[in-house]
Amino acid sequence: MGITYEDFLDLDYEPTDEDLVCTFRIDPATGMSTEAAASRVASESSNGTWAALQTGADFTDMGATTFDIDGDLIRVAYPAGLFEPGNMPQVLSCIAGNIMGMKAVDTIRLLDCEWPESVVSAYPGPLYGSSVREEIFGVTDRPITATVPKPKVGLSTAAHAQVGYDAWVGGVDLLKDDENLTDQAFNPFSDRLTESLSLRDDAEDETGEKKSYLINVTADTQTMLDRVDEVAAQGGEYVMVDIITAGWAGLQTVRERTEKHGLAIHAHRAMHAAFDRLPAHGVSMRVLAQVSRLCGVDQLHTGTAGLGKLANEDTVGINEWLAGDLHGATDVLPVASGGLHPGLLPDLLDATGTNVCVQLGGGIHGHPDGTRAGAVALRSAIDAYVEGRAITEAAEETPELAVALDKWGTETPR
Ligand SMILES: O=C(COP(=O)(O)O)[C@H](O)[C@H](O)COP(=O)(O)O
Ligand SMILES: [Mg+2]
Repeated sequence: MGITYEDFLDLDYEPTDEDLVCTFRIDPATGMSTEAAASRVASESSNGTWAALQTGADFTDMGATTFDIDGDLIRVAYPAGLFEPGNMPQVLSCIAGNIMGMKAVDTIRLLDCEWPESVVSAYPGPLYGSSVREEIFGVTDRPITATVPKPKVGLSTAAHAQVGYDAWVGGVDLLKDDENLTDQAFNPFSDRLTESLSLRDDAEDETGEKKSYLINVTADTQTMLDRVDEVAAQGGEYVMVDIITAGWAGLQTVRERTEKHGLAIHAHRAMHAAFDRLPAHGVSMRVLAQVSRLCGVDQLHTGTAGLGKLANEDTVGINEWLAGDLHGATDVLPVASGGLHPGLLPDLLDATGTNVCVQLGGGIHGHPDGTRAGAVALRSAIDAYVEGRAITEAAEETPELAVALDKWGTETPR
């Protein structure tokens, strides 16, 4: 018995319910047919290599099969037994591993995955998903809101917490750390946690509303676990993880620990664009979102449907996937963020619906009258949208919103 890469192409194969099916777009190398490149994709991502191999009796065939070729799109079926249950790094070392650099293709993009129950059931999925709105904030009819203090880093602990307080009392639900704020000398993690939660309590007393804090625990895995424990001990409800830079292994370990404490996970996706920005190559945000859901994040940045400051791909399609059925797994609350301001909200919420978290940094703190006024403007725009009123109408009663609309209009920033 032996295997060569040709064994990995079978256009008559029909995937079973147990197979993980991946869709790739490929651009074969010069002189390489699509069929030859497609069979090499299935080979290298499962159990093959460039050379023909001899196999003996002590061998379980875990080979993948390219079973469909449609122009530059190929579909590959992977047997569930190829995958260690619950080990996301191992899954990605197959379906997004060596093949990303193989010379048989000039470019290759993992576009989408169909996850079988046998694979999904080994992952925890989110603890809360979009039910954070109701479970943490008691809100059912409107998007929840978050704000990230700007400048991103450099504010002292007291100044950072004060920005949170101003935003909370202005009507925002969540203070959020920026992706590159963790435990620096100008604003140490433990001090920030304590001072922010203290002001959160004050803001709750003042407003009568539930408020919370997305503190960034991103670090080496052991430090993340220590920080998760600290957040729980201090009475937080969430931790934030930079899931791409921290890595899937770290996220999976954090997810086990947050389960013990009943904490929710806010997933920031900084560095995702290294995988998904160039359309011909890499791993799509859709797949990164799928992996995030399996690993168990409750909230995930998925872009602004093209309205904000950052390049986006298919926010609406990804959000629909995050809300859709996945063998009973909990959904994920999408977070729209990046260059948003109140004037963009109606178009944003028309595109995404209201089961989202809306995050504004510059769109609150850049308000001419400061953070609290910016927060009032955001909340007024959100409430108006939910009530079915035009934000221009709400601006007649809420001068803070009128000032924001006057400053930014409905323009997309760059
Ligand atoms: O700090 C911000 C937004 O700040 P601002 O509101 O001032 O633009 C977030 O890091 C980006 O939204 C990340 O991008 P994405 O959400 O696309 O992952
Ligand atoms: Mg940021």
